[in-house]
This record gives sequence, C-alpha cells and structure tokens, in this order.
Amino acid sequence: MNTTEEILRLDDIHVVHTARTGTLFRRDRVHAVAGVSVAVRRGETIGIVGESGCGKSTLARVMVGLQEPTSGTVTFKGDDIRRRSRAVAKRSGRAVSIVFQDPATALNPRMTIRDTLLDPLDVHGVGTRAQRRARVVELLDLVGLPASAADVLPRQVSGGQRQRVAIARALALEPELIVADEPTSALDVSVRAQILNLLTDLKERLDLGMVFISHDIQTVRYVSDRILVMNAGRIVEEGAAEQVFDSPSQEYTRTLLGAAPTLLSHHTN
Ligand SMILES: Nc1ncnc2c1ncn2[C@@H]1O[C@H](COP(=O)(O)OP(=O)(O)OP(=O)(O)O)[C@@H](O)[C@H]1O
Repeated sequence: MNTTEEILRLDDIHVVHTARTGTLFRRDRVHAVAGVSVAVRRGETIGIVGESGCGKSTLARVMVGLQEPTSGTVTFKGDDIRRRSRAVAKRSGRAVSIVFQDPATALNPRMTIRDTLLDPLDVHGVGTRAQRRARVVELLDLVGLPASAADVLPRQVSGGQRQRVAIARALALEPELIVADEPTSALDVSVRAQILNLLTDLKERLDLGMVFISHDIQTVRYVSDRILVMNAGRIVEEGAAEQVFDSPSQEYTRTLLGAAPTLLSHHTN
C-alpha cells in the first residue's frame, strides 16, 4: 500500500460564476473559488471547512469534474484532465465520486435500491448481468445494509440508510477518491456519527482518498487528517487537524471554532 501516492491535485483553481442576480443584460459575477491549490493522497482525508457561500461546493464539483474551472489545472494521478483523450476522461469518471448532502434528492425516488446501484454498472458496462447483480449485494454489504434492502424504494428506508445507499452508489465503479459534500448535514443528529464512521472505515478498507466538506468544524475535525479553512473562495488556513483545531493561526479560524456548536463532542470524547 502506497499511502503517499497523490490521487488528485488542483493547482491555482479559479471559478467565476455568472450570478443569478443582476439583470438580463448585466449579470453579476461571483468569484466562487479564487486560487485554490490542494493535493489529495491515498489513505488520507482532507477536511474543507468554511461558512455557507465560501465556495466549498463549487470546489467539490471541480474535484469530481462536474464544474469546469475558469482557470487552473486539475491533475488526476499525474495526468492533466483536460489534455486527456475522451476515452481516458471517461475512465477517470469512475475514479472520483461524490456523495451529496441530501440523499432524498440525490436518489431517484422511483428506482428501487437495486436499480439505483445497477445504474452506474449498466452505464459503464461493468461485467456480466449476473456479476452486476452480485456487485449490488456486495455494495450493500460494504455500507452495512442487508441484501433485502435491494428490493425497496429509497423512501422506504430511513434517512441514514438512504445516505448509505448514496455512498454505495458512489463506490459502485471503484473510485479512488470520494468527495463527500456535507454528507451528514441533512441527517438526524442520532445517525450522523454512524455515517461519519462508515466513511472513515470505507476509506481505510478500500484505501481511498477522501475529501470531506462541511460548514461544521467539529464534524470535519472528527474525520480529517488535514484541514483546509476556506473563506471567500480562498484557503486561509491549512494544517494537520489537531494543529488547526488546537492552535489556529488565523483569526477567521478562531471565529469558526468559537461559533461551532459542539454537536459531535460527545462522540469525540
Ligand atoms: N451555478 C452557480 N451560478 C451562480 N452562482 C453560483 C453557482 N453556484 C454557486 N454560486 C455562488 O458562488 C458562491 C459559492 O457557492 P458554493 O455553493 O460553492 O459555496 P458553499 O461554501 O458550498 O456554500 P453552501 O454551503 O451554502 O452550499 C456563492 O456566492 C454562490 O451563490
């Protein structure tokens, strides 16, 4: 196992959105990400924390290829993503997956959990039909769900179980990196720690890299090896989790720490 292997690297990424505000003829521009560089290594969890609107989700979308940066480079295992052929780009689609905040909206309500998990396998033509069906059971088992969960609709399971399904779907194509964007924020407080533990456990077992994004610094600290603090599109502080948490160098980080409710403190004790 090579724990220092760099999976994804962003260099000087800028994203300028044309804002929804303004007029038809004069749109305001929002510099959502303003010069972010970050590298994610195998076996490591990077936490990204910052207030709502600081650019976390935009950065997450750049990482998984859902958002084209205005400038800067995204390198996947040494390859500039934009310079690669379509075939390679398609394969790289499998390599970085995202888990969104709300599994209720991220999952198709009319698809059974089996079909939800078969979908990416079908689209990418993975294995035979029998192998794909077996993979569904394997994926459910990975996220701690029984095989019988395959036959029901997302609304027939709990919120925590729905997020497990979303995580299973993210794992379907054997990614090397998972980006989790506020994966526990829409969940009941009572199941948040279970989902955090599951993500950490999967990262270890499957030797993945993980990027964990949250506005809640306590949650980020609980899972992360390294923490990046974002403010207005920039990284304003970066360091080992304990260091950022115990001796923040920036006033902004201290404010975030001071404002944070100790939501998970009973789990971290
Ligand atoms: N598709 C878009 N079009 C226009 N503006 C956008 C778009 N997406 C995000 N923005 C703006 O870019 C800025 C950063 O948003 P982003 O969602 O990345 O931040 P965030 O830290 O993830 O916040 P939140 O936690 O509220 O989602 C905000 O000002 C937001 O309004």
